[in-house]
Amino acid sequence: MQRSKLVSQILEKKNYLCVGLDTDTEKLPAHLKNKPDGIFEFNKRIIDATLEHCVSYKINTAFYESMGTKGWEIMQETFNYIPDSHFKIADAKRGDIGNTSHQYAIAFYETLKADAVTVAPYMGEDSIKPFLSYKDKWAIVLGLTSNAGSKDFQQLILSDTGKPLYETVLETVAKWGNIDNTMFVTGATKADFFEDIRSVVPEHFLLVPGVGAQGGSLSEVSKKGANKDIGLLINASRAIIYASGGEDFDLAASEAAKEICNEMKGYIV
Ligand SMILES: O=C(O)c1cc(=O)[nH]c(=O)n1[C@@H]1O[C@H](COP(=O)(O)O)[C@@H](O)[C@H]1O
Repeated sequence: MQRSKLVSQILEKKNYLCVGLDTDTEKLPAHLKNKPDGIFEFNKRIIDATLEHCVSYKINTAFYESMGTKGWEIMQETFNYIPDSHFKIADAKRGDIGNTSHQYAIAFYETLKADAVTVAPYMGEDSIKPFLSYKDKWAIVLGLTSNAGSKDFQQLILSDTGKPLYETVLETVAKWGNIDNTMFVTGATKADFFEDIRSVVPEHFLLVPGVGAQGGSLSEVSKKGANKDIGLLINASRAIIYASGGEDFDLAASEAAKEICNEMKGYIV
């Protein structure tokens, strides 16, 4: 998807919510648990129920890869089911030597037809470049993640610059790509760092997971992270898709997404 299309969807809908389809077989409502197509049925009903309250979906591939070939089929069916009006993210956190990354790019952009894939930057330029060579496809590179372990490497201060490693990642990766094909993951639990992040990458889109189940504040990250195009995709997974564990799960998901979406309207002037 082109950046201009994503920005206009966000501004028209006054909404920058990305619904995370982290569909866990253990957490399916009882009536879908042992159905052969229970997971796809769950995803389908979540998508139908939340479509008007979000602009994007993120499929965390781990929840599908864990099922083997069946999981890949469900992932493909789910990507096919999401309408092209919505920005489709494969959250796979890939990155390898160039020719291998190229195969990952084919898998996620061409085969699954995702608009974007999450990428780990640890292996450097040649591992990221293959994800940047497709028109209107996006690499979403891990910057400062939402988990406690982000302090182990990402927040280490580099002795030659006096800056944290994650800042160097943002600065350097921003030069390999551009604002039309590169986004950065910045966790909602790290709101205190958002002003610093915006000083390094003022124009890029940020994918912000960690509101809801991980306790990040939608208000804080919206106020500190939004730029002139909004430039944010805020992800919530468990807080939406498991808002109810019963047969009314889709209704509850719709309500949960609507609540976030209504709050977002207040941050878009
Ligand atoms: O890349 C991600 O999406 C991601 C990065 C990060 O720093 N933290 C993080 O939670 N995520 C993903 O975002 C989703 C968060 O899910 P909930 O905590 O259930 O909303 C999961 O799919 C995580 O794998």
